[in-house]
Amino acid sequence: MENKYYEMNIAGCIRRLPRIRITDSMEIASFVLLGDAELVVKAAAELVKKVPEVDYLITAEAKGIPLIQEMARILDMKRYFVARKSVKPYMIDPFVTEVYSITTQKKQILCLDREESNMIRGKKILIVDDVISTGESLKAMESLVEKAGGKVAGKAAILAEGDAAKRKDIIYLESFPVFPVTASR
Ligand SMILES: O=P(O)(O)OC[C@H]1O[C@H](OP(=O)(O)OP(=O)(O)O)[C@H](O)[C@@H]1O
Repeated sequence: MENKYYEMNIAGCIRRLPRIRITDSMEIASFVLLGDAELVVKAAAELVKKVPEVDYLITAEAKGIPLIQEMARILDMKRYFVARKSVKPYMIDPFVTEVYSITTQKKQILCLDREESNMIRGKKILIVDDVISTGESLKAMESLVEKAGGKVAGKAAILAEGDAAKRKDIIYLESFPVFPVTASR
């Protein structure tokens, strides 16, 4: 029978990732960190061992949020940053960056409150995410940090998907493949 799951060991947790068709020619294994309290805690504990010393951590909403919270707790950091994907009413004078995504072929924005972007200026920043795949999200976050005047000191994720695993500029715990689908299937 066709294997509909991809099973992997992530930070000592065995997870069966459902395989999902995303295009006519491609399936991916779906990794959803939200709600997985055990994996958040264990992956954060492993990831903090690998990352450089920085002033702040940043992620983009949404799935990186529990991970960055737990990493900040372990590192005894009192503050971290979550870039939002749209401007929110609480943002007074929002700091917005616009990035063109090759994969989705559209513009996406990342926003911080101005006070947050001011805090980043001149600081060493670690970008955190749950997964790095095409790298588009990472690129958007790098752009945000740099435009805010911060220095990207590292880029870390729990998983590197597909070709991302070949990258030398990212820190990750495990890699996992994408699954090309042949026309006959
Ligand atoms: O390297 P990439 O190809 O950019 O893919 C990785 C990104 O995609 C996922 O987020 P998604 O865009 O699904 O947003 P969400 O966390 O808000 O669900 C994931 O959490 C990463 O942020």
